[in-house]
Amino acid sequence: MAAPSRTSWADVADAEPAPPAPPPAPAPVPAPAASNGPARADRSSYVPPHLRNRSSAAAPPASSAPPPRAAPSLLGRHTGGVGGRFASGGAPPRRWDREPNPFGNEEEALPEPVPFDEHQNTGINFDAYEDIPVETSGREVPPAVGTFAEIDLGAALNDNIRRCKYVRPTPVQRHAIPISLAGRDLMACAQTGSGKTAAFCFPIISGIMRGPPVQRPQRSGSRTACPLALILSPTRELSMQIHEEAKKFSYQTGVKVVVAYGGAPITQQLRDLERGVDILVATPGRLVDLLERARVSLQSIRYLALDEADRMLDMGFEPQVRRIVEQMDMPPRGVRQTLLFSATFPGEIQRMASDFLENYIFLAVGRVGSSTELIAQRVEFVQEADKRSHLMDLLHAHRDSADQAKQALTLVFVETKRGADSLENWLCTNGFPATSIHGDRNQQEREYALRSFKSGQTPILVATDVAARGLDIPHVAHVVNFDLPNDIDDYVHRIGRTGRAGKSGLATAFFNDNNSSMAKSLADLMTESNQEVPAWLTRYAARPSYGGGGGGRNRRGGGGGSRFGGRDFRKESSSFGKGGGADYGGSSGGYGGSSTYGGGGYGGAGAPSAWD
Ligand SMILES: Nc1ncnc2c1ncn2[C@@H]1O[C@H](COP(=O)(O)OP(=O)(O)OP(=O)(O)O)[C@@H](O)[C@H]1O
Repeated sequence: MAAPSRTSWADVADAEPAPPAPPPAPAPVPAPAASNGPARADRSSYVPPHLRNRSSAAAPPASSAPPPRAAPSLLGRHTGGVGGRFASGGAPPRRWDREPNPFGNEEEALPEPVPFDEHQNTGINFDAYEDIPVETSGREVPPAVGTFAEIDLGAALNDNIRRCKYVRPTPVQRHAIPISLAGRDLMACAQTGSGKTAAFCFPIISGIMRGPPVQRPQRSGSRTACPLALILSPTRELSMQIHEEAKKFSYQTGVKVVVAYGGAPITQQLRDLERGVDILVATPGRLVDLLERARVSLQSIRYLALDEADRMLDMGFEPQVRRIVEQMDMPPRGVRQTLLFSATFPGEIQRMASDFLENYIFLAVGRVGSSTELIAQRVEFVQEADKRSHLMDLLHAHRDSADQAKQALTLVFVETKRGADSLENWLCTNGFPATSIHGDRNQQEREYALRSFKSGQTPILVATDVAARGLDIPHVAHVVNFDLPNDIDDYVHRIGRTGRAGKSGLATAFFNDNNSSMAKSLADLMTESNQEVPAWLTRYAARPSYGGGGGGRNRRGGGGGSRFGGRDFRKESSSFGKGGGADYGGSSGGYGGSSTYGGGGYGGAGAPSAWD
């Protein structure tokens, strides 16, 4: 069956199929100015993006060997064309197929690139990031950039960055993009809402557009898809979101992005894979299924990105992720490029993650595991029995500031799925428009709930931790930790659903004796983030038995005096420095060195049921 396929270069103005027309004359495309690395396509093999995939006869010879890693020195002035050559696999596209425009109705002229203006509406408050401490460690760290123009990402990707109205890279992007473009493995830690998705997507898309010719295995009659990049994330909704973002960034670049996650019919995902895939965004469970059915092979993988990497290597996911990365056909570390991103990176998990990395750079933007100061954090002592009435008071108090009749978007975290259903019911019964998202709801219900919340139709969303990480929902005014989590890192991710992209937000936590093991880590985190710590919480935190050393799943562990300094675990371990430790530790900004991060305390988490 000839699956309909899409050209990725085609104009999008007209969705109606048009009769086939002769292809446009190839425009002369200058070779990239700084593309002199050995991994680049040579000129004789160069195919302009608009001619890619036209003929399978032009495909490079089959080979199962992964291509060499991207070469360093990809920085330079943008020259207006994209180099390299790739084939997405699947059926060759037909000219009249249209690539849907992920930017909605946009067909107006692209905004001209303009010098950054502090007063411009960039969607992100860069002042908020002015003094952010940055630490990099590892050998020969490529220098950071100040603007997108300093990075040679390619014309099509630059156009999409402008369409996204990203005027200036965020701090994590300024550092991570040049590191990734230089072909280096990366473990990056940056605060919630600080633009990590683009930080790993841009170099991957650019690398695929401009990398060496693709050598995908060609088994006759095979329906096995061989993506070049794999982005793993822990939840279905986050995978969908990354897919949406990556599609925007790769619009008209020729790079094809496909998503695969559980809970949705696999048939559509199989069809999408058959049409060709360069970047596969997936949750681990569904990917294992696809690998077992031999519908996906990882042998062509050049880029592996783990979003929420600490979660992906946590106990619930680690076996699956190890299976995918180490026991299937993925090229080994050192051959593929591996990028790990999260807002939190406990020392134990860093140590485990280093199995996947080769000669990597550690990047910390802001303090590792800390929350942004843009989020005002409040902790209130509320007994279990009083939580509902207290929540009601909060909801009354936080009506939409512009329109008092409207409820501001409020995300309420609870511990259990049953608790979520029950609170949702109670809120609705009491006249508050609420919905819920958790692991016992089917995928349709989950997606509907999220859409309804995002649109403001149901401005209160009751959620388990399934919504704690990564979700980028604009205008969440308030996060309420109705039940505090047992792990401070989970708290950091939960409150990070507000106060994103330079905007301010509010987070309120209900605390009582059941949360005493969190007292110290919570008080420390609030101090780190310049928040006022209530005296009663300080007293709780000072009690030796509540000092975080033995409490629950507090991975920061480390007992008394531990600070949340963002540290490369290699600096703490004795093996660090072997073969040239002096190269490590290129730190910029006022990053504290007094951390005792990492170490004990982590254990016994089990697989949380709310996750996919
Ligand atoms: N350079 C930029 N300029 C303006 N806005 C940006 C820029 N980069 C990213 N953003 C926006 O910032 C928001 C947050 O980005 P993103 O979701 O990637 O954050 P994150 O760091 O991955 O957060 P989390 O840790 O919660 O997953 C998004 O709405 C994104 O579109």
